Amino acid sequence: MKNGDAGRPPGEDLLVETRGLTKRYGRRITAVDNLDLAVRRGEVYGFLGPNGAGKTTTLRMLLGLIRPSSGRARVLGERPGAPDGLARIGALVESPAFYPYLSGKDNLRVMARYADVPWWRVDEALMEVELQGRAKDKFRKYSLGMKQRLGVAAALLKDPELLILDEPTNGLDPKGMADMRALIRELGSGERTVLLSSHLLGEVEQICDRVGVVRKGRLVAEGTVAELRGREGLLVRAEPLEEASYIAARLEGVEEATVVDGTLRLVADPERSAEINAKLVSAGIRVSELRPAEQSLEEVFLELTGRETV
Ligand SMILES: Nc1ncnc2c1ncn2[C@@H]1O[C@H](COP(=O)(O)OP(=O)(O)OP(=O)(O)O)[C@@H](O)[C@H]1O
Repeated sequence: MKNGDAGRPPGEDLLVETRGLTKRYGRRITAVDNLDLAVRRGEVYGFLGPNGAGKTTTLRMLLGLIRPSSGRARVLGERPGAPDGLARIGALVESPAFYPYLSGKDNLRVMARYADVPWWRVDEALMEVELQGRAKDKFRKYSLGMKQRLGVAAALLKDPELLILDEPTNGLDPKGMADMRALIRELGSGERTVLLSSHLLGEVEQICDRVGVVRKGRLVAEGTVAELRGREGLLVRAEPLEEASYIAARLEGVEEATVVDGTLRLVADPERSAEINAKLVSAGIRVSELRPAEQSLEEVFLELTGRETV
């Protein structure tokens, strides 16, 4: 690779890049299998997969906590675990050990001192996770959601370019989950890049710009939520169905017409629905329903992950 002109090392617009990343445990377990991952600067990337798919193992490799069996990874242009890279990454992969009898703020002060972070970052990080009002309460009095937010604040102390969060809503109640989702959206809205893992589709669907779906250690799909959902379409209930299909297939703007389960599925721009309806009706077809039909991300996910439990 050649050096870039912008003063940044090459490849810096891909904050995370892996090639053939693999982690085996013994002969029988391949936790991560030939993974090619690319996380772009400024995006919120959702690493989505069922339990045991290899998400945590991947994140641990990216942080240099474990070594890959083969393949390579660059994080912020550095090899995983390199001090220069780590100084620009904040991570919440294992729950950090907080002192139960210290306040949230004092816990962060201790960490800031260890990490050689200026003291004023403690207040900023507390504000970012909206814990400033409870900063002086002892950690043990915090709800699970607050504890998790303090973990995020700890990851933010270095004001990192890249924030890596492993299942950040795990174990939280619905309100705690919603708060955490809102927080992640906020954290990822500016320059900062966020890589988060999740086994919950709804979660990545709501927060992420792009999603990588992992199954049994392999990346089975990658793209925006809209791309993963696939092409836009229309669902039509009409009589007689075969005739409707024949006519629809010949209409301008209809790419494909298929009869599925007693309905007609059209690959077409939903904005043309009124026009398609009018043409079918004028051809003598009785149309009882015509609406946009999107494959839900859940259907896509179940297809990709082989209908394992999520
Ligand atoms: N240290 C280890 N020794 C042996 N097998 C391991 C080890 N760590 C992980 N595995 C196995 O590797 C696979 C992937 O695990 P990993 O924890 O990365 O998955 P995950 O997608 O993060 O799932 P979860 O959300 O349940 O943590 C699993 O089958 C797991 O049992």
